[in-house]
Amino acid sequence: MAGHSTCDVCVIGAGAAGLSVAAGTARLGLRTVLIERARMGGECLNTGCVPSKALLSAAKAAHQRETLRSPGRSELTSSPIDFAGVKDGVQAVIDAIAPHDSAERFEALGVTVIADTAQFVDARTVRAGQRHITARWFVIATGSKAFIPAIPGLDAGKVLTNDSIFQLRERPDHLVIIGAGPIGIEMAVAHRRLGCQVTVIDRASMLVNDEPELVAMLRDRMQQDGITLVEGADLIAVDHRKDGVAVSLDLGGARQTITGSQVFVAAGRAPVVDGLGLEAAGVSYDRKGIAVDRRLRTSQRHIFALGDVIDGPRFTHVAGHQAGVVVRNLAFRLPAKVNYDALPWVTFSDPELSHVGLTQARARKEMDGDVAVQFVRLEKNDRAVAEHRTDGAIKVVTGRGGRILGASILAPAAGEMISLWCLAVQRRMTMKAISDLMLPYPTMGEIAKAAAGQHFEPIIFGARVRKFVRALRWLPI
Ligand SMILES: Cc1cc2nc3c(=O)[nH]c(=O)nc-3n(C[C@H](O)[C@H](O)[C@H](O)COP(=O)(O)OP(=O)(O)OC[C@H]3O[C@@H](n4cnc5c(N)ncnc54)[C@H](O)[C@@H]3O)c2cc1C
Ligand SMILES: NC(=O)c1ccc[n+]([C@@H]2O[C@H](COP(=O)([O-])OP(=O)(O)OC[C@H]3O[C@@H](n4cnc5c(N)ncnc54)[C@H](O)[C@@H]3O)[C@@H](O)[C@H]2O)c1
Repeated sequence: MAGHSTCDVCVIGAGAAGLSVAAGTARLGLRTVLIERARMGGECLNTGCVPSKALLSAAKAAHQRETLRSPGRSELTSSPIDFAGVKDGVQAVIDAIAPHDSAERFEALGVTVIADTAQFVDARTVRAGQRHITARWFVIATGSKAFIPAIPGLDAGKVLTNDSIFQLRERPDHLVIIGAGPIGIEMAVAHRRLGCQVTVIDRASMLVNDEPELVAMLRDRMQQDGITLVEGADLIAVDHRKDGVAVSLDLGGARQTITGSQVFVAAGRAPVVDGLGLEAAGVSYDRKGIAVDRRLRTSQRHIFALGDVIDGPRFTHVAGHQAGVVVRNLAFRLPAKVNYDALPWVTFSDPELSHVGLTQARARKEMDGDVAVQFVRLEKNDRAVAEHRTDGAIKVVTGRGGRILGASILAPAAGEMISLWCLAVQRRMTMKAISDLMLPYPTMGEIAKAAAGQHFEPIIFGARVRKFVRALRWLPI
């Protein structure tokens, strides 16, 4: 449709970030235009969180079916798996959630949705197909794409990324994964549990942002499950052959070749900025993303940017937090700012690994060493023992006065268990608040109380308190 339209807010990109902003501004009565060139819902719904979690759910179910026969066993599934059927199930999950992100739903909220590619013509105008849109404010939420390292043979067209892996109908014999970040680890666990051979290669070490002790426990678990992890390896080349791929590595000076059936690249993300006309709009960016301040304003104050297209933590819940900041800034003119102090994340491996707040290493730096740590293994938790799921632990980092600075959990449902600690970190609670809680028995969540108990043990059962209690014996009843 040709023509020119004017609105209050023009949002580019209908992923988690753009949708959240558009829903907020339209419901607040601002005339909102949303431009999306591909699928509504963006990465999270179509090629990210949703398909990956649906695939992991199928993979964990397949594994559980086997272990039910022999509790405590950890071998992988021996029954045949209908891989194409699993993929149909993944698509059914996407289809079930899609209406929530659909153009119809957003039109009903009062948003004008345009299915086209947006490009800035100047700082006040965006072109989408034949249409020109001028707006009071613009919001760039164009997301990210898989970063493909410049390695000979690692060509975007020949390797799998999150855009293509969920489309596979045939089970890969041997999936070679480049990158042991959350994407690589989740896909390694899912594919291994669906019966594939899996090798993960990383130039550094796996899940570098998480607590090393918990990562070490997860690494052991994955290796016991038969996943090969090659860390500290420099990729030299990828050779595509008729019968698969050969990946050459430099491992501490020694050359090694790993052969597999397919390569999946999960080596980080690159912002989607090409063709957006950012130069014409005067919006600054670099290879990490669009530059923004803490109010998410770009170098042009009336143009905001959020989500994966900016540098920073790249999660759907972060996009949601950022959307709230953008809406408060432009609709209410409040100087709201992003705050990542209580940022949580979860890697949905099996067991899951979750985290919020500061790690021990960061807390030591930021708190000048005034830090205590409680580490409790799941072996001490009755529910974990009853379910033969004792692989895991909690690690809580506290500062002065027992203030909770951060927590990490490795457990089957660590993603659910971290919520309590999100509240504790955000509300600046101390270990006393956790110790005062009554938590239901037997749950894995009770490990929180065990950590708090361990924190207070030296004080409560120390010599001074014992002496005091002994003295009290002589008081009349
Ligand atoms: C495999 C995988 C698993 C993940 N799992 C999780 C998870 O479990 N939990 C979690 O919190 N996060 C997860 N993430 C991260 C999460 O998916 C992203 O942080 C989130 O989707 C980013 O949202 P966004 O709106 O910024 O970008 P996107 O969802 O990428 O949306 C951007 C949209 O902009 C559109 N667009 C781009 N350029 C233009 C243009 N010029 N004109 C019009 N439209 C345009 C694109 O088509 C796209 O739809 C995962 C990511 C991957 C890859
Ligand atoms: N459960 C979740 O919340 C979830 C799941 C998946 C993705 N995500 C989001 O997506 C983002 C991207 O995930 P990711 O795993 O692709 O990126 P990442 O940046 O977290 O990890 C990439 C890994 O690839 C390695 N790497 C990079 N270049 C390499 C090379 N040339 N050779 C070998 N290894 C190389 C890095 O050392 C790193 O360990 C995450 O940071 C996260 O924000 C979240």
